[in-house]
Amino acid sequence: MVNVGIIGVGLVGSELINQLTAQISRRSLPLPLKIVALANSKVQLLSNTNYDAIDLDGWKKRLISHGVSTDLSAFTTYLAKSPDVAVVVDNTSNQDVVDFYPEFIKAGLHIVTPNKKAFSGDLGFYKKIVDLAREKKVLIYHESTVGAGLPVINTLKDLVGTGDEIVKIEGIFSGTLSYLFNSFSPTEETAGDTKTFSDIVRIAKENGYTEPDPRDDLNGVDVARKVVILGRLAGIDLSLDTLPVENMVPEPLRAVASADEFLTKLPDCDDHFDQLKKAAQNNNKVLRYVGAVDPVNGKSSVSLLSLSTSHPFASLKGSDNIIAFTTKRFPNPLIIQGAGAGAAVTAFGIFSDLIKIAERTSS
Ligand SMILES: NC(=O)C1=CN([C@@H]2O[C@H](COP(=O)(O)OP(=O)(O)OC[C@H]3O[C@@H](n4cnc5c(N)ncnc54)[C@H](OP(=O)(O)O)[C@@H]3O)[C@@H](O)[C@H]2O)C=CC1
Ligand SMILES: N[C@@H](CC=O)C(=O)O
Repeated sequence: MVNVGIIGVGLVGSELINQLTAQISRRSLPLPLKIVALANSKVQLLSNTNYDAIDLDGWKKRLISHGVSTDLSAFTTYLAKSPDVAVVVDNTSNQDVVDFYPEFIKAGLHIVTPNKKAFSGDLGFYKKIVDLAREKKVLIYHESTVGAGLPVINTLKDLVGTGDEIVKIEGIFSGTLSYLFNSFSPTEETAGDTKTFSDIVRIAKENGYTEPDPRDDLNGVDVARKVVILGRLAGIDLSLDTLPVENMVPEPLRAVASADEFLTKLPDCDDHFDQLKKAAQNNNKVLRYVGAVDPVNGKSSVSLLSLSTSHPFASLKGSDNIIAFTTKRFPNPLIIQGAGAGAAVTAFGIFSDLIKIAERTSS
């Protein structure tokens, strides 16, 4: 049995609970998992001292009516006393929760998360949690940090772990920006499609592709985090401070106070993006936002490129990501492609990490 504590029950966290509940009610889980703790930024709900599963019917109301103030120390202590294997799932994008990872690990709690911050932030912190996890024999799985549920991290770990040499990892790593440019700058003009850049950003947010604050997509930081995560797994000490990243947020909107204000003002910049699109079109090209991990030449980067319409990255659909691993064993790249954002596929990645932990800790 694996006892699960979930921190963050927003878009992705709620979908994870839905997927878990559905599999539990179908009795289709490969190994038993149960949710014994839930938290959002304000309140948390811990089950009893028998670690019975929280009744997930109407959990949102119960979290509010029976929850007590969120206290990550109490959350950790509760899970650490569990007689079974215990896992913390961090479904936030919050740095304070990340700062708590060393405490989770010291308490013997495994971690599953789609939150990119621990793996792309301060390099010393990243190395500290990796070393601590090894020492404490704690598993940290974060498949959904790159490509949502696509098997990107697992594939890279397998390539590196079996001694392959990474020559380059290149791709479209953002579901939001894939959707945005596939719609705004298509390979063939869609007759009658007159959506503006700002309209498409709004739809991407409504579809659940964007970060909680969509500026983190448009300024390139979300893709930069993914490039840093993959680079570190490939053995290079990338850092957000030194990676060249093309920020697409127009200068006048960089200082606005809130995400809402940013979205309200974005239509003012539609002409700017129209000009970029037309300049590409005049050369028979399309705009695509591309990330590259380049261990050989030391030229990792994140940039908006004009690509020929025959380029494999030009013909993606919807919110698809494409990740191409060029390695010594795969000189013709090993390619992973599919939906790279949205609650359903992200929760799938988290859920499958949970199942892997259940399998790897079952005796
Ligand atoms: N959307 C996607 O396609 C993908 C998302 N991700 C990642 O998934 C994560 C979650 O995204 P999403 O569900 O959209 O985010 P939401 O903003 O919808 O939800 C975040 C949740 O975290 C809670 N939270 C925030 N701070 C704290 C805190 N200090 N302590 C406890 N709980 C806290 C929030 O609580 P409250 O409601 O009280 O504020 C909320 O429940 C992010 O890291 C994102 O980058 C990764 C891959 C794909
Ligand atoms: N905002 C991100 C979500 C997944 O990481 C994206 O659009 O890819």
